[in-house]
Formats: sequence, structure tokens, C-alpha cells
Amino acid sequence: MAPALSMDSINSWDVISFAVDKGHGVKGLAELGLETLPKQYIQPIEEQITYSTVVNDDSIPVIDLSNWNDPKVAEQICNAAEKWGFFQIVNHGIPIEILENVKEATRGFFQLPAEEKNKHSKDHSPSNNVRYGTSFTPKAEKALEWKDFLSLFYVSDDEAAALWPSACRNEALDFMKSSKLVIRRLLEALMKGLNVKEIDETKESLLMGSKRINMNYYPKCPEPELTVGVGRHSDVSTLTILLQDDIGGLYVKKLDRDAWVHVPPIDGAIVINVGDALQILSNGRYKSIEHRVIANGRRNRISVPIFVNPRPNDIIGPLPEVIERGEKPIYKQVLYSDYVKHFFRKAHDGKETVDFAKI
Ligand SMILES: COc1cc(/C=C/C(=O)SCCNC(=O)CCNC(=O)[C@H](O)C(C)(C)COP(=O)(O)OP(=O)(O)OC[C@H]2O[C@@H](n3cnc4c(N)ncnc43)[C@H](O)[C@@H]2OP(=O)(O)O)ccc1O
Ligand SMILES: O=C(O)CCC(=O)C(=O)O
Ligand SMILES: [Fe+2]
Repeated sequence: MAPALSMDSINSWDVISFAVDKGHGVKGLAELGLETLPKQYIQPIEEQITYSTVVNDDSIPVIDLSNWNDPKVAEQICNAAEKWGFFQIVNHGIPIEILENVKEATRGFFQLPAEEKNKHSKDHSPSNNVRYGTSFTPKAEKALEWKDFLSLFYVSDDEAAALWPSACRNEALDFMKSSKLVIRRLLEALMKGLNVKEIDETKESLLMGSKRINMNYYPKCPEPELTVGVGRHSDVSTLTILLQDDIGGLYVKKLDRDAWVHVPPIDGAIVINVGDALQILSNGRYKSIEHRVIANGRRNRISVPIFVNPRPNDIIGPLPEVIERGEKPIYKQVLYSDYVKHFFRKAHDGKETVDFAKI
């Protein structure tokens, strides 16, 4: 490892140019052996994660999917989506080997030299569907986040073969394909809870018409308490299927309370969360909950979310089945790609994104 650098020497060269423009990311910064956190990563005090708001006496539900035919399973899914917006699933049918392989491939991609990874950055990638980056949206952020990512929007196997990095392409595709059935079943259960009897072609597009897989890398951080891995946000998906390694660090906000609950890693489990699109489609019944990730001072962490989304050209708004029951719509009809662009053009700001769709 390189000798530890002092804050004075790190401030003397351009952190943003090194981490963002040249593609070294926070992994590159971490490997310099910094003793202190570069000032660009120091979050305002209200965004730094303190343990005073963390509660240890509660946890998100863990739902066993071994017996799909038991109506209690669907009930548990709908209850968790209403009360927590987050739950973990076990016995979900995705082979453990596929999960292990995609975690290993994620580590493999981030081990590549910066020049190799940077071929997939916004400025160098031949396609908007493949993007390597760091933090969330550095141009719009006052303080950066301690995370590097690779984001892959699925169009077709042929496009993935041509454009996705070979270090993780097959493993990412295998994870996406093997999760299809469980995603469909979860959405079927959630739709039944809204009185939607059948997922026809239109609903299929709205609920799962497009998918994006992200590979997140959170390297060991000097002074982790001053920054965040990911700031407070809700996802813009319908559902997110998240695989995490055994390090931990994801926190979920309790509904309507200033209290945060840790999502403990469970071997073989997958974390599921409701995103803004499903909150809007369900007219607020299912909750897209704020969550965030701490930076870790001792170990590197990875996670691999699959964001299940409407298609970019879909119009999203409260479903007719929900409104026909007499509910007053609280969201208007919006073009989904406008919604996502709004999300990506600002820094993480908790639950503010959904205001874009409020009546
Ligand atoms: C990265 O850290 C994250 C990510 C997240 C993500 C949570 C999610 O829920 S992702 C699911 C998003 N939904 C979809 O991808 C499906 C629908 N897709 C679309 O509507 C479009 O493909 C599009 C994403 C809107 C892009 O459309 P396009 O016409 O190509 O528009 P652009 O002008 O290229 O992009 C608009 C704007 O967004 C920025 N951006 C685009 N993709 C990404 C990306 N994968 N990661 C980061 N930023 C992205 C792009 O730079 C543009 O901004 P400018 O400032 O350059 O104008 C949760 C938490 C995280 O920490
Ligand atoms: O790393 C995690 O556990 C969560 C990441 C996350 O919230 C996201 O990528 O949207
Ligand atoms: Fe998220």
C-alpha cells in the first residue's frame, strides 16, 4: 500500500479531477492511504450519520417464500410494503451460486485499472446505457458520497454482449434473469392487494418494463463518520431487488419517524424495497422509503441492486383500480423518463423527488 498522505498534501492537488474525471473514484483515493477525509467529501453536519437516531429494538420483516401458495405470504408482502416499504426475502429460488458469482464479478470489475473502468464513464462510454461513475451526481452535489458505481441499463442480450464490461457482464445477466420469477410473483402479490386482478401488457410495462442493474463499491474510508456511502434517498423504481455482502451499513427510515433501522446482512437473503414509481401507482399505499448507507472505516463493501422500472416512455400515475375504489388521486400523470431525469439532476435529498409527481 502507498504511504499515508496528510490532508495538506491531498488538498494540494485536485481531488475531483483524480476521482471523478480521471476515473480513479473513491477506490483510488482510498488506495492512496489517506489519513484524513478530503474536504470535498465532508457532508453537512445534518447529513452525517449519528447513532442517536438509530433504533435497535425493531427490524424490517424477513419473509420466507418457500410456500407461495400460502395466502399468508402475499399478506406479509403487502403489509411490509405498506408499513416499512422494505423487507428481506429468503428461500426465494435464486440459486446461491448466482448470487456469489455476481458479488465476485463486482469485486473483479472494481479491481480493474482506473483507465479500464473509465472507458465506461459518462464522457467515454459509447452508450448512455453503460455508465461507470463515483458519488451520485458530482456536478450537482455540494459534498460527494464515498461510493463508486457501474450502472447497466438492460436493452437486449446482444447489446449487453457488445457494450457491458466483460469482467461482470455474464454474472450481471444471470442475476437479472434468475430474479425474473420472484420479481413477477412479488408484483402479482402487491397488485392483488390493490384489487388489480391481472398483470396485462400495459401493467407489465408499467411495473417491470425496464431494468437497470447497479454495482456499488464502497471502499474503506478515512474518517467515515464525516461522510456517507449513499445519502438519504428513495429509489425511483417500482421495486428494487438488492443483494448486499456481509459487511452491513444500509439503514432504512421508519415510516413517519426520525428513526433509522439497520438492514442486517443475512446469508442468501435479498432485500426488497418499494420505489417511487410503485408509491405513485398505488396512490401512496405502498411506501418508497428513505434509506442511506454509512461509510466504513475498516472494510470495503459491495452491493448489487436491480432496479425494476416502468419503461422510459410510460406515463405513471395512480392506477385506475385504486381510483375506482373512490380514493382521491394524490399524484398526477407524469412521463417516467422526466421523473428519472429530475432524480438524476439533483443531489440526493431524501423524499423530495416524489414531490415532482404530487398534485
Ligand atoms: C448512481 O447512484 C445511485 C443510483 C440510484 C438509482 C436508483 C434507481 O431507482 S435507478 C432506476 C432508474 N430508472 C431507469 O433507469 C429506467 C428508465 N430510464 C430512463 O428513463 C432513461 O434511461 C434515463 C435514466 C432518464 C436516461 O435517459 P436519457 O435520455 O439517456 O437522459 P440523459 O440526458 O442521458 O440523462 C439524464 C440525466 O441523468 C443522468 N444519468 C443518467 N443515467 C444515470 C445513471 N445510471 N447514474 C447516474 N446518473 C445518470 C445523466 O447524467 C443526466 O444528467 P445531466 O446532468 O448530465 O443532464 C439510487 C442511488 C444511487 O446512489
Ligand atoms: O448499498 C446499499 O445497500 C444500498 C444502495 C442503494 O440504496 C442504491 O443503490 O439505490
Ligand atoms: Fe437506494
